[in-house]
Amino acid sequence: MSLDSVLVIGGGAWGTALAQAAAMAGRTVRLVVRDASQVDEINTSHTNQRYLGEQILHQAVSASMQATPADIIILAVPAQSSRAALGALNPALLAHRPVVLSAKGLETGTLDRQSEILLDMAPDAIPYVLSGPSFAADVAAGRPTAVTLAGDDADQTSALAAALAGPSFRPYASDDRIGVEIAGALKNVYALACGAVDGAGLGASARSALIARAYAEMARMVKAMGGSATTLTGLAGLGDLTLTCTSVQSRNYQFGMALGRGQTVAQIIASGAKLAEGVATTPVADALAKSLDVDAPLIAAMHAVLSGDANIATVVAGLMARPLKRED
Ligand SMILES: NC(=O)C1=CN([C@@H]2O[C@H](COP(=O)(O)OP(=O)(O)OC[C@H]3O[C@@H](n4cnc5c(N)ncnc54)[C@H](OP(=O)(O)O)[C@@H]3O)[C@@H](O)[C@H]2O)C=CC1
Ligand SMILES: O=C(CO)COP(=O)(O)O
Repeated sequence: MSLDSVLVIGGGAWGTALAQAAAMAGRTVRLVVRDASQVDEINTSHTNQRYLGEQILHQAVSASMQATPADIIILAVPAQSSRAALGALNPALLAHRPVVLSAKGLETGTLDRQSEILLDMAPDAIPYVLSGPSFAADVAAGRPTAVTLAGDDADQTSALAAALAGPSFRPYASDDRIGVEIAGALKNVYALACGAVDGAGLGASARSALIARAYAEMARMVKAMGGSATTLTGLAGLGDLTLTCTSVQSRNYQFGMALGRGQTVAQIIASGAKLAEGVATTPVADALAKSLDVDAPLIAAMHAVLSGDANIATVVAGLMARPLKRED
């Protein structure tokens, strides 16, 4: 199967960065955006100022408002918009095509992972999940980045990874779609929590304890959902967890910091906060944990803070007062 052309759905920070990475890998890329002036800007100035500032985009990236046939489809809209974005596409574009899912989140209401949404909307599509420590600005600027690309067929996944790999973008192939998706979604919940710990001034020791216990919790969730805990030792797990839990560049971490400083969710959103996927994913993750009978006190605590049922001090006191146990 030819893997020359790429269609990226979603001209935000991540869609544009992935378009840039694919172009640097030698692919011809069409970026589908919703705004005519954004089409003009990308095609004439080769920038996407709103999402990537002054970053110059590769000549092989062009934009349009219409989706056109391509060998590889990359979906790069927020997790809660994936179903609508897929629904707006001609199903023939997706049938028997590799569709790379790059959103990191679980769907409100259905509790679906991104690949479950895809298979619901386009049962003939071939799902792949891309995740890992990768800020859009870094990828677009050509700074070295490594990610995980998970798919069901090992040979086809390796071929797709090779088609997307460039001098500064290195996808590692995996066969654990579930583990990669859960890791990508949950790290945003923990990034909110780490931001909150830092915003509340609880100290670097608390934040590191949180990251370590988050890793253990994430492993329980991945295993309960049928993924492999080993996946978490890699880029999509440890790599992205540490990146987003320790970097002010992360929008989820920033949102958490504002919570830790005492702002409410409504106040943070009203102040113009950027997309923080963990806010929508946290209640979904809590519901999933409860339905699977997984012990997930950190997700539950974050849910309580986001819903306004508890403040940071109360949930931290509750976590510290849990019965002592052996480390697992
Ligand atoms: N930014 C990053 O560093 C990374 C982001 N991700 C993930 O990528 C996903 C997208 O994030 P990101 O690009 O940063 O978000 P942004 O907020 O930067 O951009 C979102 C984009 O999605 C578009 N969009 C929203 N709804 C729809 C829809 N229904 N149909 C078509 N397009 C739509 C928006 O269009 P419009 O501009 O017209 O509103 C916008 O272009 C998230 O799940 C995030 O976790 C993953 C790794 C890195
Ligand atoms: O997923 C990301 C980096 O890997 C981006 O994180 P934020 O969405 O928190 O900015």
